[in-house]
Order: sequence, then C-alpha cells, then structure tokens
Amino acid sequence: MRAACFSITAASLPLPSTSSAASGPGRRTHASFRCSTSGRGHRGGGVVRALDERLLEAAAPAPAETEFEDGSGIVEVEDGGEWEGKEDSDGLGPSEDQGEQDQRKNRRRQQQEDDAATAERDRFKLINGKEILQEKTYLVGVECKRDGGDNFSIEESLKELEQLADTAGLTVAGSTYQRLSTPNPRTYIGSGKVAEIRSAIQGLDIETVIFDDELSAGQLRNLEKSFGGGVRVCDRTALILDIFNQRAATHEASLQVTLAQMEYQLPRLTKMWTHLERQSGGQVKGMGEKQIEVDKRILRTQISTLKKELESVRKHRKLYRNRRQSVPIPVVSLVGYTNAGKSTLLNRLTGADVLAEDKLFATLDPTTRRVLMKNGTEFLLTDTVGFIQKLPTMLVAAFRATLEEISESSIIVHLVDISHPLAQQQIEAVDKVLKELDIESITKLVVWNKIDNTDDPLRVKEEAEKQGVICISAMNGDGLEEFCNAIQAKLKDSLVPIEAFVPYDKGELLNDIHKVGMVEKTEYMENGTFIKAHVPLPLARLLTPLRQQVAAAAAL
Ligand SMILES: Nc1nc2c(ncn2[C@@H]2O[C@H](COP(=O)(O)OP(=O)(O)OP(=O)(O)O)[C@@H](O)[C@H]2O)c(=O)[nH]1
Ligand SMILES: [Mg+2]
Repeated sequence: MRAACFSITAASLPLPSTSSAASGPGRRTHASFRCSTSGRGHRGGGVVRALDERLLEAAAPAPAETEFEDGSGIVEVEDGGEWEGKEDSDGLGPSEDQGEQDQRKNRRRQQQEDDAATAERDRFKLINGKEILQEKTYLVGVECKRDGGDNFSIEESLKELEQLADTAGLTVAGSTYQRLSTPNPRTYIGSGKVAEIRSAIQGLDIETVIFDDELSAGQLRNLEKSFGGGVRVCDRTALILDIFNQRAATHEASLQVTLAQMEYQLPRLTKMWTHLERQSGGQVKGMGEKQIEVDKRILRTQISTLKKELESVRKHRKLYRNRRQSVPIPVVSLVGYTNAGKSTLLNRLTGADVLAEDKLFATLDPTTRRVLMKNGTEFLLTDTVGFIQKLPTMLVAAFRATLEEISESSIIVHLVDISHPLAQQQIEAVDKVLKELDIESITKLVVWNKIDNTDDPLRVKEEAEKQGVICISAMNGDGLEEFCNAIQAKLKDSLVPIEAFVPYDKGELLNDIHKVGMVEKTEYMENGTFIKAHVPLPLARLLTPLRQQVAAAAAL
C-alpha cells in the first residue's frame, strides 16, 4: 500500500491509450507521481492514480512471477504446508525441536508482518475524504544571489514549504539549504549538497525530497538518479498542485487543478520513459522517445478537452452571475494570503459555513454571500482562493477565470494576517498577484485581521490608524462594525449621486434603490416618489429616464 499523495484527479477524461487496468491495493507499480520515475503505488479505493502512473503502468514489464506483494519472496503456506515433501531421516516428520523452532519462527514472522501492516496503516491520514500516506519528507531550498526581489529569506521560505508539506499530509523529517550564485543546471544544487542529502536520505529513511523552487525535467531526473533507492523528488509547484488537488471540492475546481497538473506534466513527460529503456538494457532504444510523443499527443488532447469542459462550466456560472446582477448589488471581494482569515470573516459576517481552518489553501472556490448592514443596505461578499509567494504560474492561469470575478467587484478588501511574522512580505506577494490580474483600478481597502493574536493589540491599532487601515478580529468580532462602516463609505465613493422621480407603478425600482444604494431623501408626491440617493452606476443608468424628468422639472 503506498502513496496516495501526489495523485491527480482524473476529472472525467478517458485514460490514455497506454493505460492498463487499475492496480489493486498493495500492488507495487513502476511509476509514481508526476515528477518521479521511482516507484510507489497507490492505495485502491477513493484515491485516483497519478496520470503518469497510468501511462507507465501499461508499458512496464509484468513483475516476475516470484515477486510477492511485500517483495520478500516469501510464500505463504497453509498450516504445516512448508513441510510437505520434507521428511526427516526417520520418515516420521520433523523432530519436535525443529517443529517448535519453526513454529516460533513463523509466529515471529507473522508478528513482524502484522506490526509492519499496522505501522503502514497508521501512516494514512484522511484529508478531505482522501487517504493520504504521510511520507517521510526532506526539504531543500536554494537562495540565489539573483533572487534579489524576493522578500522571503530562504529560512522563511522553507518554513512555509514545511507548512505546505504538512497541509499535504507529509511528515517533514529534515531540511537543508544552499546559497548559490546560480543554480546548477544539472542538479539545481551543487554536488556536495547532493551527497549530503543522500546521506540524510539513508539516515532518516526519507521517501520524498521536495525542492522549494520549480525544477526542470532534467534536474528532477538527475536528482532522482543521484539519490537512488526509489526516492522521489518533487518541487514546490508539484506540492501546491497536489494540495489543490486534495482540496478541490467542486467540479470546476477539479477541472482547473487537473488542467494545471497536466500542463505542469507535459514538459516533464520525457523522464517517464527513460526508465523503461534502462530496464530493457537499452534494447528498446528509441521506443521511449516514440512513446513520449504518443503520450504528449494524448496529454495535449486531454488538455484541450479539459479546456472545453471548463469553458462550458464557466459559461454556466457567468449566466448565473448575470442573473444575480439583475439587481446590481455591489460586490466586495476578499483577497489575501492563504490563511489570512478570509473565510472566517465571510462566515462571521454572513453566517455562511465555508471551511475555515489553520491549513493553507482551505478555500479554492469563490463563495458569495449577502451581507445586510445595520442601515438596511446590502452588499455581496465574495471569498476567494488565497495567494502564496512563488505561486505557480499555471495555477494563476488556471484560476484566472475564478479570480476574474474579482475584477467585477466594487471594492477589493485585502485581508492581512497582521499577527504573522511575515505579514509585510505576504502583503507584497498578494500585491504582486493582484498586479498580474490587472485590477488596480478597483477601490482597495486594506484590513488587518487577527488583531487578537498580536502581542500588543493597542499599539497595532494605533499604527493602523496612522496608515488608515481597519483592524479586526474575524474570530471574536472585534472591529467588524468599523469594517462595515468603512465598506459603506468606500461604496458610497463608488456610487453615483442621483435625483429621480419614480412613478408609483414602478415601485420595485424604489426597492432596488433602497437595497443597493444610499438614500438621502424621499418625498411622496401625487403621482410618484421623488428620491435623492447614491446608487451603483448600472442602476443609475437604468434610472436615466426618471432622472431626466427631475432635471426637466428643475429647469422650468
Ligand atoms: N486568532 C485568530 N485566528 C483567526 C482569525 N481569523 C481567522 N483565524 C484563524 O486562521 C485560520 C485560517 O482561517 P481561514 O478563514 O481558513 O483563512 P483563509 O484566508 O480563508 O485561508 P485560505 O482559504 O487557505 O486562503 C483558521 O484557523 C482561523 O480560525 C482571527 O481574527 N484571530
Ligand atoms: Mg478560505
């Protein structure tokens, strides 16, 4: 039974033509996850096998007949079966001493097998209904001189990588880093470091080595070869993709993550077939290359099928959004670094039930809920996927459509975990992604969260006041009224002042104005209502004929 982590959600795609029947629980396979050629199979049941595993399994030679599930070569025998045909010299069967010895041996062996099975079972953790093997992991980082612009030190970045590994259900047994002027094109790190990690792998019984930066296909292959012993090597991007895969709860999120995983995998397919050539002693030279082409074609076809499927899901969501916008309630989007408390705030303000937990990337899908303010006006609050430094570009691209909802909002609330030691660096990482999304023209409100978790909340509040920032605790509700007032004030800035005469037979328009706008004055007259208010631009446009009537009357 082996690694359930680093699996890929198959979406609803057909398997590549090279795939074979699914492997049963416990079977050793010749492939593992997307960036590895070394072997760990997957536990059967809820977990879907890795895409490359499916590809490789078909082509891998069948295991030799003498190989058994535990690789021990031991044949299970029925009671006394081992003795069949082996008689003592006196022909009466094994001597009593010998029999006792063997029974003891069998019991010991059985005990060892049971212990191993229990230990293996205990290593599985249930995350979002998926069984994940808690592999022993070693983390490796590199600080390059040319990284100048990056605000996270190598130690901080590795600490975050550890949190990511923990979120993915892995057990971190150790870590190391190296400062280099430029990464080694072959192995990313220097040869001395490779040797050091190899010793750590042996000493700590490491199964996976994770690098803090994206590695090329060649680097992955060379590192795996250098580490040997079936150790798998992966990078931060693969890890983040895997967390997204574990956490994708809706069809759209699954499709987006699968697409990102396939795009990540495409340039890395090369290495999957080289091991085949090795196994066959080079006799199938060229076969691997041919197969890579076949697989790349299969993968490209799947990518385009996925894109089409995603497009249709998005169209559906857009339709729903348009319907929602028929009453143009202003939308406020919550953005921020992962774990800042966005979902907690949404839940607190709206009584929603969005998963909020102390793990990275708890939320993948945007959730929108209505917030009713004390003065009776409303706005829609949207919770979005969190950001992280070194966010894989294919992930930003895959989630672009989801994030595009942000671009349709009236206000963007940038929520910051001010109690985090790297709050400033996290702010900058979020601003970097926001820049990529091209939404800088939208009004922004910076909000410091988790004020209750800071050493000196009073001092932090003073600093916030100086900077014109709102301080809240989404957890205990501190500062939420101030937060709503600030939203209201910002919304007012984004509203258009109008004066209109609404006839009594158009009463529903008055309702809309009250719901989404800010009414300053209403006067009930003989044929209708005169209203002075601030409303969102789309509603102001809708009211144009009624506004003209007022303007015309004033001109008389
Ligand atoms: N002390 C304290 N903890 C908070 C506060 N707000 C949120 N948290 C905790 O912070 C953790 C993360 O909260 P979430 O709401 O899941 O954070 P998020 O920004 O939605 O995270 P992602 O979905 O991963 O992007 C949870 O354990 C919350 O209980 C707060 O005001 N004070
Ligand atoms: Mg969340």
